[in-house]
Amino acid sequence: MMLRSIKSLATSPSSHILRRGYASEAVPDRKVAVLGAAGGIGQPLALLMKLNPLVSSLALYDIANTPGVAADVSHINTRSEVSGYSGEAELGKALEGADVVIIPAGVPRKPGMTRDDLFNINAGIVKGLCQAIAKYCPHALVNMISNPVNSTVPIAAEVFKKAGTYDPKRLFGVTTLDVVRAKTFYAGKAKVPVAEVNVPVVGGHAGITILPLFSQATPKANLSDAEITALTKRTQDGGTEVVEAKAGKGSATLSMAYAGAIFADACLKGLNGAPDVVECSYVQSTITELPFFASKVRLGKNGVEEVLGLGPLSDYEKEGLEKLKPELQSSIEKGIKFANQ
Ligand SMILES: NC(=O)c1ccc[n+]([C@@H]2O[C@H](COP(=O)([O-])OP(=O)(O)OC[C@H]3O[C@@H](n4cnc5c(N)ncnc54)[C@H](O)[C@@H]3O)[C@@H](O)[C@H]2O)c1
Ligand SMILES: O=C(O)C[C@H](O)C(=O)O
Repeated sequence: MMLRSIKSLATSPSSHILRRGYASEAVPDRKVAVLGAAGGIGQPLALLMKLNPLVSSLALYDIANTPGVAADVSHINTRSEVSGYSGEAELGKALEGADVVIIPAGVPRKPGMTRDDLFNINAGIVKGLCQAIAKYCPHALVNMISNPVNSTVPIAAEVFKKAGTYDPKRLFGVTTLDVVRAKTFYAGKAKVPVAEVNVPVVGGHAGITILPLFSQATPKANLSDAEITALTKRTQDGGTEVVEAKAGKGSATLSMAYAGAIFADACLKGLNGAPDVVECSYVQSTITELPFFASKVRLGKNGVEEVLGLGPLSDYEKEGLEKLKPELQSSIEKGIKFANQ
């Protein structure tokens, strides 16, 4: 049963907070589905996607508590029509016709846990959701937020392969929060305006597999080796910093919702044919020997248009790259093995 479907009054895109200089005369209809929409990330992400003028239909799905979230968000006077779906019986309806599916479903960390400690619960959740995506919206771009991302993306790929729907151009691990953190921490240390900062973050999304490339950061700054090491470590431990500060009440939700909204917006812009849409993401890749790897990706009408190379690395980054490979490889293998059990 559809719980809520309210047509909202469209507001001028010019007032939109996520609009970033992309001129869109005729904005096509786009459906975005959020799976896990009643959760800590899901709720603020639903809000931010409701504010995005590129979205015409916003489907909010969770196993419970979606009616309240959908009713609440639906009153916002922006373009998209909001529908709430609760429980597995309604998952198909939530997904039908979706252009982009964002998945923040699953349990978050508590202090002392690694992201891999979430595998036993979240792997099954992600597998089930991806089976439904293969059935109801096989051509959607999938934005995987659920941890451990290093394994959940390979799980999704295997599920889609089994269903005969796998298109590597359409599956993304969302690593945008690592980039958001790297930009913030770099701006603070380098004393440059944060809005102007760019820093690629490559590898994966857990501990040392997160590799910020501060040697490529702009605007350039003369930071010492010790400062670069500290910035790298803080970016790698950014998630843990939040988990510890929340002291048992979960992990990053608000900054993740922001990051998820940035990445989904980039996917929508790519689908709509906007030029030069580049974000870092964990995707199927051949830029290293690992089958999945995060790097800069050019987004287009079919999803991944081009996986961009790593560019020149400092010796410190080269060392970090070699160090991360065994852990990332084993997380990928763990995901593949689980999906094929
Ligand atoms: N990729 C990243 O950078 C990043 C950042 C932060 C958090 N995360 C991950 O995102 C996930 C969610 O975090 P959170 O803080 O929102 O957790 P949360 O517990 O607040 O919310 C999770 C939501 O998922 C829902 N859910 C559980 N099983 C589901 C299913 N089968 N179908 C649909 N919904 C289901 C729950 O009902 C809940 O509402 C965690 O795995 C966390 O580790 C990833
Ligand atoms: O740290 C976590 O467990 C959540 C997320 O992956 C993050 O980077 O904040």
